[in-house]
Amino acid sequence: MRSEKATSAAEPREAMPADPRTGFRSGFACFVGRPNVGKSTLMNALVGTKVAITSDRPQTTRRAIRGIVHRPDAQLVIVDTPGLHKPRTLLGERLDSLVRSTLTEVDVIGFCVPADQPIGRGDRFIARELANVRRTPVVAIVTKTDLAAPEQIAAQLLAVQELGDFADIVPCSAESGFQVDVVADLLISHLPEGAALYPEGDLTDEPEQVLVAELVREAALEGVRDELPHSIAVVVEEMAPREGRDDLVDVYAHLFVERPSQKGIIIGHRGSRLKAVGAKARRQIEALLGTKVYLDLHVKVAKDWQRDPKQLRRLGFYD
Ligand SMILES: Nc1nc2c(ncn2[C@@H]2O[C@H](COP(=O)(O)OP(=O)(O)OP(=O)(O)O)[C@@H](O)[C@H]2O)c(=O)[nH]1
Repeated sequence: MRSEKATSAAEPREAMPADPRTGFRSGFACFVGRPNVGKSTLMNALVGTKVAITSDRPQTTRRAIRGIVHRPDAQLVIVDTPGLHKPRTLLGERLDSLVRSTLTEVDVIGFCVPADQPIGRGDRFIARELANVRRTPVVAIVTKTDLAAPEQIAAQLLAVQELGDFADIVPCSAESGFQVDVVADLLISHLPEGAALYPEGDLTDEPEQVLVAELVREAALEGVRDELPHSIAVVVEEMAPREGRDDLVDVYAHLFVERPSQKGIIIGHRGSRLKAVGAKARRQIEALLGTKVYLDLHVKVAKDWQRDPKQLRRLGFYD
């Protein structure tokens, strides 16, 4: 079975030739925060295109996906991390170690706290973790300001200030676009001077197959019951242009669940749900690839994969 290695953060493919422009900055940033605080949405707003999937369910993000912001004065590579949380399963532990190694490798960390919710234990837990990463500057970002009244935002800024020693604190809304450019400015101000790390125009260096698998998972997550989301994993087995056609790509994907009973939920009555998932995912993949897509989707049971090291490796979650 083919699987993608969960990538660690700061491994640019190769540095581009030195840039003659003086003062050009380049480097890596990552966002941390409780699940569901809007990290992926903010990255997409900064990059200007949809590279990380979002959903209203916690723990949607499982991989360190990079988005690349190109500006005349800088190149900012954003690593999207899974929500930092206390591990409950082996999968959780792997995710947390991925997040921790990311924190020490980047040039700046964006700590996201939503404007519309009181600060809780989860935020404090993360703030304590960040205090241990002394070398990396942290910009605190109060997200989702469109959901909070001005006085609530002001109070949240003060409350966040109490959480730790931050280089900056900035409110923004990825939804309305409020201050997204300020967030970019602040993050960039903490990058070292240096040449661009990626060619102009690249928005992400995630292998296309990983993005495609994430789009299928996003479609499958829609409308499922609460216990199911963490049980779904998607692996793209094969993806290639149809022979003799330059306008059609064949995609073969496996959608894994943990128990036979979940298989029925995903497939639905006479396959109706799976069909809808396939249709939605296909549209998104077509938009991503810019070609027509034939999507072959198979649902398989990988028993208790979140707790089984062998299965985790098979699905692309490495130590
Ligand atoms: N109103 C509003 N909603 C937002 C904003 N940013 C994100 N959301 C919503 O909040 C939910 C979670 O957003 P994500 O970007 O997936 O959150 P995340 O922090 O990446 O979540 P995990 O992947 O679980 O860690 C989604 O339903 C988003 O549409 C915002 O600025 N305003």
